[in-house]
Amino acid sequence: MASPIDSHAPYTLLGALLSGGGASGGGARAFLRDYAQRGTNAMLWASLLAVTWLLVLRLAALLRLRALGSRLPGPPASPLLLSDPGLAAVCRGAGDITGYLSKLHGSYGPVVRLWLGPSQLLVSVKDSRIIKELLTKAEDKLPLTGKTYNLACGKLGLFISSFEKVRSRRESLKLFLDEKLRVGASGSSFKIIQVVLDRIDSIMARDFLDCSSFSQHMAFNIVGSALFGDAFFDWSDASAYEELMMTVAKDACFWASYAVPPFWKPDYRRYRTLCAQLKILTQGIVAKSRNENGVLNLIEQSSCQTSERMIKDPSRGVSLLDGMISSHCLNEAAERPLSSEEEICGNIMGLMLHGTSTCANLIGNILTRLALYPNLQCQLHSEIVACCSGSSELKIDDVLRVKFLLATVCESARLFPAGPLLQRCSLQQDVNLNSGITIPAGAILVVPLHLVQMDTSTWGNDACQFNPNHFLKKDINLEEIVAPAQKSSNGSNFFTDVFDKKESFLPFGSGSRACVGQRFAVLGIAMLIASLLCSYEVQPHPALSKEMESSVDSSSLHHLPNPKIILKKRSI
Ligand code: HEM
Repeated sequence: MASPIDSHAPYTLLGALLSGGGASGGGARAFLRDYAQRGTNAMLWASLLAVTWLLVLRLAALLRLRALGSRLPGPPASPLLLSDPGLAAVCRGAGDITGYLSKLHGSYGPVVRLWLGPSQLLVSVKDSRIIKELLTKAEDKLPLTGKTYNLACGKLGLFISSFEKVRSRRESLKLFLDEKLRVGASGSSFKIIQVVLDRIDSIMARDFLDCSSFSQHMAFNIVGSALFGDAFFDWSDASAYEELMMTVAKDACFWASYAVPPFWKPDYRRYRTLCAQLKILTQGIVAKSRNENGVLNLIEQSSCQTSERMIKDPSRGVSLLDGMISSHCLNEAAERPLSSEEEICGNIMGLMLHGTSTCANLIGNILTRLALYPNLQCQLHSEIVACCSGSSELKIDDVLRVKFLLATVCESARLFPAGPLLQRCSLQQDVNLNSGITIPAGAILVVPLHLVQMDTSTWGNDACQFNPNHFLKKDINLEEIVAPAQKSSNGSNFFTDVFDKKESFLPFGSGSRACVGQRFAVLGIAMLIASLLCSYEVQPHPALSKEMESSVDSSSLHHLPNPKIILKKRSI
């Protein structure tokens, strides 16, 4: 007869333990085996159900994407629902995506959808009013963008995909850059030029400069000196850092595009080593900047009050670290802990990468124009001298008075944005536009900048021509572009606006993820060009000037061979 224990034994662990050893020892072992088997089965079933559930969700999302996407105007998808055959051909031939999108917008209107694959939808928007709404409502960046920065810089609180995760860091940085411009730029611009020229002298041929390397040096120094303060100027690793950073930037997107990091590839492992070296160098300049700006103790105390005083009294050696930490304290001390060292370092690397490459592009465009058009240079020089006469060094207010210079910077940015497409997405929510259009969550949203910024209906028949007067006509508020938070010292409004073209001027993006460095970049670069023109004349290398004149038009400048320029000292 079965004992009371035996009757409980099956399938309960307690029963098995109570049954003990002896005659029932074999039974207990069998029970444990059985128990383990059942447990494993249960786990396998649970995993299977979870995977099935995830697949069902994924399939539902896919069907939803296809259903909503198909309602948008665009060319028919290929029969196998694979990528758009036209776009695939353009990409294979490394063709002109802007040209292809232009044709599609001509046929389908201001909003066009394209299938990049069964689960990848691209939506291109050309109408400036829809763009403004879209860039405000679609708050996230593409996951690939975030992945690219993560790969190159490690952990970051800027440039990553989710808006929620970058929001507070954006605010901190904005506060810091505004403060930096108010106090720092005037003093440092001459110094930047001197440092750059000294460095260039030592590494390049004496008689001419390579325009893009020169622009890169300038950009690197503007951004570096803003982030690290004076400690940056005598940093012995600066040249190595610049070179390494540009190498890392060049391949970041390629390696980030792998779904699984290709550890088995030696080139990838080499790339990771370069990223690690860049990080070590960044830590070096961060430490140097802290020591020399005398903020180490203040940071270690993490005192919000002290940091707040510092940002209000920036003469006390402000660097990005102070700014980030102090404004971070101001904004969200109650909510979150301070940024980790790793994140501060990642943010700084991200800013150096982004700021240097974008500013270099813009400076290079301006210098090319100066070299090509002596009249432009003459007019700029005389306006700068007239507005700044009497003062030994330039101030932000002086530069704000040189309208033609600001217009030249903006016009260069309009014609040659840093990239052809502005990219966004909304990861979780559909984007419902006022016009009734719904763009499904997860779609890749792009704005083809050339089409918007060279649209003749907005910019006039000479939209493709370089003409700073585009920004001096009374239909664009230049002041809002360069100094939204700042009126001139006499309180006047330089650029009266009747109809604002700002919505069609997007080199710095717009809306929730707009460039935080817009004002800093425009004013910083204007200061730099003004300082340069005060002391030097920019001339094209004689051997190249003919070739360049014949090949330059606005739409082809990006394909120009890198022009060689000469800086000739002005006789005062
Ligand atoms: C000519 C120079 C520059 C250009 C053309 C430029 C362009 C851009 C563009 C197109 C975006 C994306 C905007 C969007 O999605 O709507 C962006 C974002 C950003 N830029 Fe710039 N930028 C420049 C310089 C700078 C500088 C000097 C800094 C700071 C030192 C900076 C900091 C940022 C930040 C923090 C973001 C946003 C990151 C985020 O939301 O995650 N930029 N920039």
